[in-house]
Amino acid sequence: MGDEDWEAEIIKPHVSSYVPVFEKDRYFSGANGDTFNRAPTSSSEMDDGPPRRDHFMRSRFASGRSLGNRDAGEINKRENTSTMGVFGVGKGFGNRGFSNNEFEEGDRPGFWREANNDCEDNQTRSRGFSRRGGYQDGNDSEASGSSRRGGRGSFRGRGGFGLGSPNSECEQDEGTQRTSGLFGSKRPALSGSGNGDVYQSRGGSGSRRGGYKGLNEEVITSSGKNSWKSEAEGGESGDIQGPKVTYIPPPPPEDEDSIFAHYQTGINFDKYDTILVEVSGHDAPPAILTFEEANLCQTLNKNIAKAGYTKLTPVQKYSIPIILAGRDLMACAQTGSGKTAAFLLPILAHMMRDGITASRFKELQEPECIIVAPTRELINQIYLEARKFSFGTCVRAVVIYGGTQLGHSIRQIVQGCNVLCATPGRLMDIIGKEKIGLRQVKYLILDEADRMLDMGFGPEMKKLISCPGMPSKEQRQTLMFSATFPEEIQRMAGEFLKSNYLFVAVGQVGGACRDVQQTILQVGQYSKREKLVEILQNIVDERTMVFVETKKKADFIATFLCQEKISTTSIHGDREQREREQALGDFRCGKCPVLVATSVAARGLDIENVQHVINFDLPSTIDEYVHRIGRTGRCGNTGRAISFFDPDSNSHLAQHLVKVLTDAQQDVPAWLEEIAFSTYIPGFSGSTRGSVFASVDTRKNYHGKSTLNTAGFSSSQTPNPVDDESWD
Ligand SMILES: Nc1ncnc2c1ncn2[C@@H]1O[C@H](COP(=O)(O)OP(=O)(O)OP(=O)(O)O)[C@@H](O)[C@H]1O
Repeated sequence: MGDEDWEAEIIKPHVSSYVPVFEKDRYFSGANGDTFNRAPTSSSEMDDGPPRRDHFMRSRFASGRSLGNRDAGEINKRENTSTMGVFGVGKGFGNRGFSNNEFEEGDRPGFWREANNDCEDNQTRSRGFSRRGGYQDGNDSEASGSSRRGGRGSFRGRGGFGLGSPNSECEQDEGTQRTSGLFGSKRPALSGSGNGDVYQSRGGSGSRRGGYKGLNEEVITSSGKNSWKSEAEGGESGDIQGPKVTYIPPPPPEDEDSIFAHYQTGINFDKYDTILVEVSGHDAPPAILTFEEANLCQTLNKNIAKAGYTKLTPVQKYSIPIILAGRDLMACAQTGSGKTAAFLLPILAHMMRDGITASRFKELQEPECIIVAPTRELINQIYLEARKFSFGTCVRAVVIYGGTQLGHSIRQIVQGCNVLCATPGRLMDIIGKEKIGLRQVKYLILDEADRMLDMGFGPEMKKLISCPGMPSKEQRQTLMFSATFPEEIQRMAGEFLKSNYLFVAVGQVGGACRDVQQTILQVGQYSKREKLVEILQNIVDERTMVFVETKKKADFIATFLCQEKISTTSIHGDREQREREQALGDFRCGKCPVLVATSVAARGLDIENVQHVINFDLPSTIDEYVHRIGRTGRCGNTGRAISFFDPDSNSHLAQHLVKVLTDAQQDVPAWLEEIAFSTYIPGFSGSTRGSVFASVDTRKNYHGKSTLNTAGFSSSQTPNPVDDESWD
């Protein structure tokens, strides 16, 4: 297939693909290169037919020759009448694996020029027809308990779903279509697919999906354009068009052991003390050295101890007293260094001290705290942390995010809501439905704040702060956290923060975590897969995240690795929420030690024991690189990141990489330096988007003193008052 074909492919109705859990011994035991082919369904099938059951059905796994495009299409037609998905199994695709021309590897170079416009932030599909109906085992969480491993990684996402019980997500009371859950698990069905199967993933062009907005949470309109429509404006809520999303995420485990499960800090945890910290702004309160100094209430202290925290990380030492003092804060600290607790603990302390108002079953809930984050999995993780630290208190945390049934979100909220953790789209929907009032909001937290304020989510955030009832910035406390803070984003943040906000920089702003050993390999486009397999075969079962640039490629590479007998799953924005959570669960519990991901998984996810990150494709910005490699080497543990650098497409990153590597005291390959030199841009400051590596607060006059955070004394107090006028 040539380039033109790829273009055509991109604007075709979306054909989603699904990468299941592949367990090598179960699915690859045979010879002959048999394939498992899930045939596509046409968009008309979706539009015209009754709700589609997009299940893997054991009974459909006819053994035999695999389906070519034509065969698949024919079966599809037949299936249209019965509204079932089709799964042919048999020989035929061998290593080529993908039919329907979409993933056809071919010998032609065209393949690897997969258009970037299928990446997370460039949606072209109609949300209406792209939403995959049915196919939900939804509330199978109870079954999941047994499949979860002990320890933190096992439950911090919603891992280990049970398979296939019909579930309540199809509740009729919400007026939702009953679209799924009737045919049991799709996954076990795979084991019946015969030997040596290669799974071919086709979601069908009519696949319906949950709303998804912005870079990682995009909403797709029927006009095929990106849209910032809220879900209420025709999205998931189904007010205007499209079927409703019916997925109800399983509740997280309630037992104390699960709530407080955690992984161990690593050998480099104490080295955090040697990182330079800079605080800028006026009258910063002194840092604290111990949890005791924070003077938190007894229950919080108990929860901190149960969570296994004995020592503060630098960002916590500085941020906690600042937040306790009621100051606005922008904090930048390396990935995996405890930013979540840095904001949760003092806010919960405030709420405990001041008392809370939410009462159960009030129609309109008025949370005191709103936390927003860019991805569903991340906000869920933050929620679990909030639930952990507020355990045994009267503070109730609630999480709501896209891709799940709106009615479910509302039900969670009306039961009482003090801390609302939300993705922006769902938050705006719920506000639009008047289930959430903003009058009581005292704390607004933007995690991954640079992402929340960039072109993707920025408009939504602006809408949020100008919503009726939302206290002005003078009346609320606003906190922003991230590992990266480009200068232009810092400037924009001024709109959200009081002018006297404090800025905490732990280490180099935008710098990579030093506990991650970074290796950059020069690998051409066409050698990447071979190299990937070589690496993965060497590291055997160590948990590895493989980042690729597009959703299609995520499925392609995941399927390819499965063919190579490497148990792999995938996460990206074209997968249904249930699939995403299952993928994450399978990865967390080690069932699938390899997770192929787009940038949807680049930020914030805290997964135990991720030893490797492989950038199969480098991201387009250095910030994204820093976040991606930060999925390993967390909390003092060490990790490795290997990145494939293709000089043909990545040269623009060479300078940035040299800087990141140097700052993190990593070896810089000579060839990379040469490329960086040959592409040298005068005035380079480290960013594709302007100057990323703001070593200080961008407010020019707020240069602070750097301090080693071990001393625990307050760092820079700006000696001279400055004019803040540019911030008002
Ligand atoms: N003081 C502490 N002692 C022990 N463990 C901690 C401490 N603070 C945080 N952790 C743990 O460290 C891990 C990383 O924390 P967290 O996810 O908050 O990092 P982060 O800085 O937000 O990372 P990212 O930039 O990737 O979002 C978590 O498992 C968390 O529970």
